[in-house]
Amino acid sequence: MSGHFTSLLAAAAHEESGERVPVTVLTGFLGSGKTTLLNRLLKLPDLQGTAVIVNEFGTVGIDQDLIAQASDDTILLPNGCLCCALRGDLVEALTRLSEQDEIAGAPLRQVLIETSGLADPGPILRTLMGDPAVRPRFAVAGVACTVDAVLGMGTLDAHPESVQQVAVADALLLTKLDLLDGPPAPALLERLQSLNANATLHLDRERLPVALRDLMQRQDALSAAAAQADARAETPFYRPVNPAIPTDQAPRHRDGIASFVLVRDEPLPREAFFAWMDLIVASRGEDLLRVKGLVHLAEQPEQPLVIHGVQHLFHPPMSLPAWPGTDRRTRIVFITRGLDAEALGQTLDVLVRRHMRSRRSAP
Ligand SMILES: Nc1nc2c(ncn2[C@@H]2O[C@H](COP(=O)(O)OP(=O)(O)OP(=O)(O)O)[C@@H](O)[C@H]2O)c(=O)[nH]1
Repeated sequence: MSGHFTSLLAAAAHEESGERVPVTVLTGFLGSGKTTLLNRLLKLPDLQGTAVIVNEFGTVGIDQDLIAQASDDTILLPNGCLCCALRGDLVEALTRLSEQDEIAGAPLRQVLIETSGLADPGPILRTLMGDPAVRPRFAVAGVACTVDAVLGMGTLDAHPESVQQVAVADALLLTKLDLLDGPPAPALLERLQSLNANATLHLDRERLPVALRDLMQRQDALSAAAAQADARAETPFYRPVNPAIPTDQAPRHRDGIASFVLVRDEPLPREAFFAWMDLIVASRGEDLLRVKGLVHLAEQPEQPLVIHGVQHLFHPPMSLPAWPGTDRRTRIVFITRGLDAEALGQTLDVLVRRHMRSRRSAP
């Protein structure tokens, strides 16, 4: 066996198996209300042990001054956006945090990264999942994205970064609803749904900070990914995540981004599954905006494998000690650009059948 996915598994065996600190990424286009939300979040109770890393685009760090409760535990990364110029600094900041291991006297419990409004969060997620200094200590808890209820549609039209931000989010937090006379425009809600039907949409302004805190405090990022797959997949085979839309019309936006869940009833042979993952990561890694799910491997029927990846990079696959519920099917959520869901599933089936045949014909 070879390939990125397979080698990750080998690496995982050597990495610390200790608890990893959940990291939540707060993204959203310029001016969409990230800092405002962060300020409101920091007023909530039950955030001891939270480190906040703020990044902004520009030469002078202003956001830190705007964050009312900024302290030594807030690490500002000025001079450019986290996803490109400052990628090294993110690693440095996280390494420092992990060495420090406590925040104002409380053990380090969680990290929130507020990205620059211009950042594509993909590279940040890849750093979190792929950097050897970061990966053993931190795990992605989730991605929250603020969307301006007034300007959101125009922003999505004009700025591909904003499309990426929405596409990879677990939670979409609609801001500035108070500036509207009525409810948010159905066209905006449909666009968000078509870009990312997986994400939870939060429309209650009062509850946005709590929604963000809930995302940050999901106990285990990986089982949260699994739970999401769990909630979305109800039918055998695969289906688009929006059940109202027939399978052959999986939500596919003009941006080419689609999300769907691949479901398999039968346990998958490890070798065939890994070969399939290696194949799609190698051939279409660029287009895998996010992949997360639970896999029922034939060789370990009681311990589901959790997979969680962004483009070419995956968290080292981890096995849960037991199934989180009664549903033991393989369920994988894909958020992709231009990937054919059916072809993806068929490729897996071909590899499984080939594996079965070779097992039968083995002496
Ligand atoms: N009325 C209203 N104004 C808001 C809301 N959220 C943010 N704002 C305002 O929108 C402007 C931008 O908000 P910020 O929180 O700075 O946005 P940001 O996403 O952090 O912006 P960048 O750091 O530039 O990416 C500020 O003037 C806020 O006061 C909201 O829910 N309602």
